[in-house]
Amino acid sequence: MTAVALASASPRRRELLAQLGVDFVVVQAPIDESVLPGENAADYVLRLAKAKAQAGFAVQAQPLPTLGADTIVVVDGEILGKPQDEADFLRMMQLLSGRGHQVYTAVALCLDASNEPQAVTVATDVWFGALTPAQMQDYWHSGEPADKAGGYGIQGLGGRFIEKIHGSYFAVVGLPLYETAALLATLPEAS
Ligand SMILES: Cc1cn([C@H]2C[C@H](O)[C@@H](COP(=O)(O)OP(=O)(O)OP(=O)(O)O)O2)c(=O)[nH]c1=O
Repeated sequence: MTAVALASASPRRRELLAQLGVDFVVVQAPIDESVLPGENAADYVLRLAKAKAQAGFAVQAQPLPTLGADTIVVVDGEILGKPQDEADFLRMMQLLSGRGHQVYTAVALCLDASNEPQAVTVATDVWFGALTPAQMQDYWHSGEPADKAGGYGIQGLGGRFIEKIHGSYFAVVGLPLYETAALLATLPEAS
């Protein structure tokens, strides 16, 4: 299979892409992750995945087809990114406790600098059980929530809070495998 680049600092995305058996290199090209005025969650996550793929493509001297992805938690239309501090995390947990929310992950593939990357967004429904204040505090102090959208990791200690999901587990962790494989399947075979 053709080698690709993954524009990501996320160890989870690396592990997930490795699960596809793809030959890849990792490139890093940070982008501005601010939400634009009036931008909704679906537009935001798609724009960021494309921007990451384009930025990662642009930093390579001899660019490979480049993947970028973005994950957000959405509750009542509000976008929850990574918690800024403990207070922000506790606010997120109170919003998520005892109910359902959505996780949106978009993945984009940039093939050249002049065309818009191909991209797809995957929405997954996730239901949390009711959390006690002590559970929230303990979870924050584990260190796990800080670098995760919505302040939790389904694949880690946060898994205990999740009653059920409807959709792609892999998308919640950060890269929808089925959709990513479909994007990569559009690449011509290396000669
Ligand atoms: C909801 C959830 C998110 N996450 C992670 C996936 C993403 O790494 C992170 C959301 O932040 P992102 O901004 O999507 O990604 P990132 O900054 O970690 O990495 P990149 O360099 O690719 O931009 O939250 C989990 O690991 N498990 C979960 O259950």
